[in-house]
Amino acid sequence: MAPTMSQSREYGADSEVGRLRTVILHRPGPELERLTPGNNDRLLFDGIPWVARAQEEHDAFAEVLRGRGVEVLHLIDLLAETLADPDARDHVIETTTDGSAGPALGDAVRDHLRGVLGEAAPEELTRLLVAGIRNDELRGGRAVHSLVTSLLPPQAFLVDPLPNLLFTRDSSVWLPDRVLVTTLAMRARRRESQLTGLVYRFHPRFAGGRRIEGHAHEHVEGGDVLLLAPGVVALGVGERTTPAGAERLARQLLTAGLATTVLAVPIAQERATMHLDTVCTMVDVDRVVMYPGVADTLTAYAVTAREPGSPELVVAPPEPFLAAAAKAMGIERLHRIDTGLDPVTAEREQWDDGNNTLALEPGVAVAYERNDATNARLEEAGIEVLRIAGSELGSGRGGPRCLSCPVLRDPLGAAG
Ligand SMILES: NC(=O)NCCC[C@H](N)C(=O)O
Repeated sequence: MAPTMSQSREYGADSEVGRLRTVILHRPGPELERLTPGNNDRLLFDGIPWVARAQEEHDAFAEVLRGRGVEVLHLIDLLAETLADPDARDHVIETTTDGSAGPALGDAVRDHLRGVLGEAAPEELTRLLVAGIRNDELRGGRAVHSLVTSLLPPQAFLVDPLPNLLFTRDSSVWLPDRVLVTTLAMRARRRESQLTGLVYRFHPRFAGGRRIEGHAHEHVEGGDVLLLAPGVVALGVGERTTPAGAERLARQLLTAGLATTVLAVPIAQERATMHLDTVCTMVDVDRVVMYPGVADTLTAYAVTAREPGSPELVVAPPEPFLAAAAKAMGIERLHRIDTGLDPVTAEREQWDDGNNTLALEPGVAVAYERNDATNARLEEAGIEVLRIAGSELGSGRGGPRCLSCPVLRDPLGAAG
């Protein structure tokens, strides 16, 4: 079968910058062709991407990673392999049609869809789950006579497409020895972690490994989770990750001994700063690239366990983020490299994901080429910048970090 199959083994990451070994990406596909001016806002894209060019940009990104020795797994292959398992199929067909994360279908359409999905081979089932199913597509196949299909417009989705699957960062997060399956805040993205959860539960490569499941109503998104150093995790709290989601995850990390300090970092609830990684990512063990528009105002609440392993949390008063992070990391300073040169350039480059870099090892980061000023600053600071094109990929508002889910990084301090 496809090369992604192998025995279950240990994966994980304890930092943002340990040498990257294995990553999950999603090459954009037919789900992007579903975006129209009428639905792109609801589906969380800021424009209508040119799909073929987005695929070229993505292929080039994957090539840069492979060129640096990173194993690239494609989510679509993992999913198709997972959906060879009858239990995984039953599970996903139920959750896709039960109305919990998609449109309400009514009995007739639900039964019909269950039949259609149930008969699809794994690859076709994967395509249907990712690209979605429109009302007129159902009519075009075996007819279903229902009030719902009669009244809904032909182009209404019965199963929503998942264009944001591209941003594999958000639907799961690898911690030192286990994976967190997140619960996404926006309705347009909720089904994504149903799919990643399925992969981690049923795929032979991951089955039997340890998982933390998020809580349905206490949202956490991977773009808000920064592994600042072994034992120190920052959690953005804003448009996506909620205070309750952050508290739950902090407790899970602290009681499991996966962290000694969790920093809860409030961020503005705005599109431009939807996740912590839109304003700050790590490019070295003690350096971040950061949006100057928030650098001086960002604060952090340090959360620790009352006793090691205790679920009782102690929350310290807020402190400036960089100082709180350095203290928790046990370093003198967490150095900041600013986005852009002046406030206007900084704002433009922050919007275009200049802050959203993916570190491949300490001092080496993938970044969108368009952010000239930020990339020049990174290079002046001695960071090796691997530039990729992202004019189409970025139309969903996400950069190299958002586009990638690190599955295995070398622990910090291990020989590279
Ligand atoms: N970690 C990230 O910042 N991910 C980017 C997510 C973009 C996506 N269009 C969204 O709005 O959720």
